[in-house]
Amino acid sequence: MAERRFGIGYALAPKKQQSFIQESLVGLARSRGIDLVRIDTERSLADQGPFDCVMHKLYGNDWKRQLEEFGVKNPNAVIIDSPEAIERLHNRISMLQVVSELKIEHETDTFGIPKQIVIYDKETLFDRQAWEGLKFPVIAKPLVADGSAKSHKMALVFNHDGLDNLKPPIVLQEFVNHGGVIFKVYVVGEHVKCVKRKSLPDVSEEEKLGSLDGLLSFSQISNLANNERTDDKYYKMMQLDDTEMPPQSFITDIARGLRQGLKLNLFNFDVIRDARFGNRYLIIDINYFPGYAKMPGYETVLTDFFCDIKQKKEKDGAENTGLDSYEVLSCDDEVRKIVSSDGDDGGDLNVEEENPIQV
Ligand SMILES: O=P(O)(O)O[C@@H]1[C@@H](OP(=O)(O)O)[C@H](OP(=O)(O)O)[C@H](O)[C@H](OP(=O)(O)O)[C@H]1OP(=O)(O)O
Ligand SMILES: Nc1ncnc2c1ncn2[C@@H]1O[C@H](COP(=O)(O)OP(=O)(O)O)[C@@H](O)[C@H]1O
Ligand SMILES: [Mg+2]
Ligand SMILES: [Mg+2]
Repeated sequence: MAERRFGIGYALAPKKQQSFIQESLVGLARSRGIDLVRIDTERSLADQGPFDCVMHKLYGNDWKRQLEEFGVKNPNAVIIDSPEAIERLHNRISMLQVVSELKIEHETDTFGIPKQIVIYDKETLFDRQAWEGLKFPVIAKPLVADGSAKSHKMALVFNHDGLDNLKPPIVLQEFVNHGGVIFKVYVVGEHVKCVKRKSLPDVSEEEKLGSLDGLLSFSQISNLANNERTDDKYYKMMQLDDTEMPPQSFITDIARGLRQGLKLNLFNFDVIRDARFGNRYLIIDINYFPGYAKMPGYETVLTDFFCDIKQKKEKDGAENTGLDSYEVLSCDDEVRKIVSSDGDDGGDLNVEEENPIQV
């Protein structure tokens, strides 16, 4: 009997499609029984398919409605992930709330989020009371994190003079010196991978006092142009090679906790190590369906994940339990933990020793 294929429809913006849907991924998935099929976003989703699974990164009410309609028409299809769960990441306050709810103990290391306040209007921006407990320098981030260029525009603010240029609603977050290196933790279902990237450099005591403009604007610092990031000298200068990785088990526990709390399968989070302590980690950002193609071996990780879904669906089918309509792939189903084809249970953190950036 011919092997049953598993069809995954993907609905992505053109830029995302270009970076994510590479032949190396499509080919590997195909060799393992998974067909990746483009969803035509100009046509109704419900009229396309059949798909066993849909993965997506699109915004707006129309798309939400289309997913609902598709779910009703295809009750056995798996949708990765639910728009409601994704929306939680579109606000920089609700995004990090889940971190504060995590209960994870570790012998030597602790984690949390930086001190932050949300400012909705100019008046509150200059109200000293609202600032209680928060000290300069701070990073001003747009409250909304909806993937627009605007939502990535940030400013490092050194003193009160720098506040004039800010446009609420914003989040003001304590700037924490962290050695200029950020850890990006990619989560793909049960699979977790941590890599190092360039971040904002530390701010010295002199800079804190002497900044003339009071404000420094920037955007997507960890996502600089190719040539800047592939330059050997640049890495040496940034001491990325020398930077110690966070403990694997610690990061994996946080990743699992976030996956469960957020009810999401495809996301990454940015972590910095507080230079004041050395064993305190701060989560500063969580992104839905990030640039996985920059993760080394992304084809294998993603294909393993697709196979996890396929196997889970087949198992559920065999047990005749049925899948809930409009199902979000369960995040806490440890009993069903699937062993991937290379014998690795996929749950361990793969820490890259080398800086793995590849664009
Ligand atoms: O474009 P890429 O591949 O750099 O991916 C972006 C991510 O970069 P990263 O994987 O962390 O290096 C990026 O992460 P950062 O903002 O750099 O932390 C976002 O996830 C971005 O999505 P959005 O604009 O927030 O919707 C991601 O952009 P989209 O591709 O989803 O538009
Ligand atoms: N609290 C912070 N302390 C120090 N640096 C930070 C802090 N928050 C953000 N950064 C720096 O700013 C960059 C962008 O901030 P982030 O919240 O990740 O926004 P984006 O969603 O645009 O990636 C981070 O990658 C990091 O380099
Ligand atoms: Mg970020
Ligand atoms: Mg982000």
